Amino acid sequence: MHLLEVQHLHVTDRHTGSVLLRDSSFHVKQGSCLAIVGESGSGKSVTCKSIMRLHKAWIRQTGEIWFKGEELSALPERQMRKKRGKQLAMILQHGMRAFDPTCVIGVQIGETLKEHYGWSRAEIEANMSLAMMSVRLNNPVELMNKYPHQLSGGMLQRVMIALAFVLEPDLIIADEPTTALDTIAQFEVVEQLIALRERMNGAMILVSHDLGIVRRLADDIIVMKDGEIVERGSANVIFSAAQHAYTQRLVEANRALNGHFERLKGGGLGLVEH
Ligand SMILES: Nc1ncnc2c1ncn2[C@@H]1O[C@H](COP(=O)(O)OP(=O)(O)OP(=O)(O)O)[C@@H](O)[C@H]1O
Repeated sequence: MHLLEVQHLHVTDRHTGSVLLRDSSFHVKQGSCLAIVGESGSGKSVTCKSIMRLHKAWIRQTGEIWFKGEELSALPERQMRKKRGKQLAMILQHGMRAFDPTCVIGVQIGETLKEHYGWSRAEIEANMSLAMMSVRLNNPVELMNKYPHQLSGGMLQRVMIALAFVLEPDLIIADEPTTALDTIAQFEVVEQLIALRERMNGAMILVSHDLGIVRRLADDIIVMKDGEIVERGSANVIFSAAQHAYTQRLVEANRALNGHFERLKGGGLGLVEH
């Protein structure tokens, strides 16, 4: 039995009748990382939201989502809420949107940890401080007293990763966790995601446009186009011998982009200084 088994997931917009996801089936093995790649609008985020059951009221999803032997679609919302955070955690593209702007970080984290562990304030502070230090957020107590807008995007991502360290979910869904960050922050967040996986031995679904990051983290890959999975396989096979023309183009475009950056770094493009 796999940790997560998605069967015939089909998602439609009730307002327009349009199909956002067409008969999607895939699984995530215990302890592994599945990357979902594909062009903008191909259905990657819709897939993640379906697993978390976080769609807006007008979005309809059908199919089965088995998680640790339990069918999530059949669970009452109250039980599903208990699973979010503790067993299924999401790290979003924009850290800012994950936090309530009117509330300091520490209070929000405290509420989550209290709900799942029933910890006292001192226990929350001690555990969270350790986790924040391990993702190189120094002065954790000071940071927990700040509002989300007082931290950078990279710092907020690392707060979410630190929270995942503490909650130790069985599955982390990281939806474009580095897209909104500058290069240095991207590098740091990827390093911390790798550390998180090693430490918790849990599984991860990674959505990313950046095939460099996918190559570093993923064991398996699914490739999406227009709401459908068009290719799937181990990361090694996808990167070395993609079958679908779309995947070949994606890998090739990424290779070309990397080559371009390498030449820029080496001055090979003959940039002229003025
Ligand atoms: N709440 C919603 N209501 C209606 N349509 C939606 C909603 N969310 C997403 N869609 C549509 O579903 C399709 C898939 O969107 P999705 O956000 O999953 O794409 P994506 O692959 O994650 O793209 P990106 O890489 O740009 O994040 C798009 O056509 C999008 O417009």
